[in-house]
Amino acid sequence: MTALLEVEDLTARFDTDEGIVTAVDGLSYRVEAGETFGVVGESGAGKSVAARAVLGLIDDPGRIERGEVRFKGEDLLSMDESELRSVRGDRIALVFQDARAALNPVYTVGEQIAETVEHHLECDPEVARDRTIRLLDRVGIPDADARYSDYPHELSGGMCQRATIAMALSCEPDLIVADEPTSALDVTVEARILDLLADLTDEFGVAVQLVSHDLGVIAGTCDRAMVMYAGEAVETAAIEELYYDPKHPYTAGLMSAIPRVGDGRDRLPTIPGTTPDPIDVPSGCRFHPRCPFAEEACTRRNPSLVDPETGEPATIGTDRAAACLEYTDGLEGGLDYSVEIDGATGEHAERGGDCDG
Ligand SMILES: Nc1ncnc2c1ncn2[C@@H]1O[C@H](COP(=O)(O)OP(=O)(O)OP(=O)(O)O)[C@@H](O)[C@H]1O
Repeated sequence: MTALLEVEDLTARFDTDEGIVTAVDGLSYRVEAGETFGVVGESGAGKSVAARAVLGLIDDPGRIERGEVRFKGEDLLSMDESELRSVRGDRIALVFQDARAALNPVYTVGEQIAETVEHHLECDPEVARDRTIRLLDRVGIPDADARYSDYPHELSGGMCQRATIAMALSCEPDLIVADEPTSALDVTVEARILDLLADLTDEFGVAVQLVSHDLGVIAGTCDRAMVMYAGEAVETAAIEELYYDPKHPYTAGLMSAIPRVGDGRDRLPTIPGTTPDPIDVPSGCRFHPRCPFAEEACTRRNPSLVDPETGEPATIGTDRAAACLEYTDGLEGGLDYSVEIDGATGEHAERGGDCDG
C-alpha cells in the first residue's frame, strides 16, 4: 500500500564558501495518512532541510541532488513550480517555529485566514469569515469574533501559533509539516499547543510531520518517529518502542536528555561531544566519535538501516529499523545500555551503560 508521503533516498546539498554541506543524505521514510510522524535529532541533523525539501522549498545555495518525494504516489520533485504551489496551498500545509513571522503584519489575522478559506472553498467573503471565526475558536483563540480583527503583533506568541495552525487547517490539508512549532514558546504554552495539534489530527484526520530537537515533545505527541543524525536516519520505530527500547545508542542518549519528574534538570544534552562538521563528516558510522560502544569496525563501515531483529535491510515500509553494526553482527563487544522505566510515572528512571555522558 502506498503511504500518504513516501520520501526515498532524498539527498540535499548546500554549496557554501567552506565546502559542500550534505544536509540530508539518502534519507527514506514514510508518513501514513492521519498519523503524527516525528523527526527528531540535535541541531544540524538535517530535520528542517528534510521538511522543507518535502515542499520543494530548498533555495539557493541548496539543491536536491537525488531522491523522490512521493505524495499520494506523485513525485513532488518532478513537478514544476506552479503545480508544487498548488499542492502546498491545497494538500500540504506548513507550520513554522516563528509563527509571528509566518503571518503577514499588515493584514489582520482573520483577514489572512479568510483569504485562504475563500480561495480554497471558492466561497463568498461572508462564508469565509464565518468559517475563519469557527477555526480561530477551534484552535483555542478566546473571543475569536473580536480577535479576527487583531493584527499579528497584538497576539501573544502562543496565540500567533494557534492562528497559523488555523491557517494551516483552513485549506483542509492531508498533511501538515510542523517544524519546531513550539520551540519558541514557554513550556506551559508548548504543552497546550501540542495537545491542540493532537486533538486536531484526530478531529480532521490530517497527518502531521512534526520536527523537533526534543525527544520529550516527540514522545508525547507522535505515533512513529525517525531519529536523525548528521543528515541520516539512525532509527525509525513506533514511539513506544523508541521510548522504552531504543535500539540505537544515539536514541538512547537522546532519551536520557528527557527531563524526569522531580529531577530538576532542564533539557540538557547528555551525549558527550557535538554534532560533526557537516562538511567533513566522520568516516564509517557518523556517530562513532561520540558513541561509547564504538569499535574499530565503526570507523570504517557506515551501517545502513536494518531490521534490528533480523539484520535484513530496511525498506520504506519497515516499521522498526536501526543503523548500527550491532544488528548485522558487526560489533564484537555489543551495545551495553539498558533503559529502565519507573512504572508509576512512565518516566525514564534509570539507565545503564555509558550513554548518559
Ligand atoms: N541555507 C543554507 N546554507 C548552507 N547550509 C545550510 C543551509 N540550510 C541548512 N544548512 C546546513 O544543513 C545542515 C542541516 O540543517 P537543518 O537546519 O536541516 O538542521 P536541523 O536538524 O533542522 O537543525 P536546527 O534545529 O538547528 O535547524 C546543517 O549543517 C546546516 O548548516
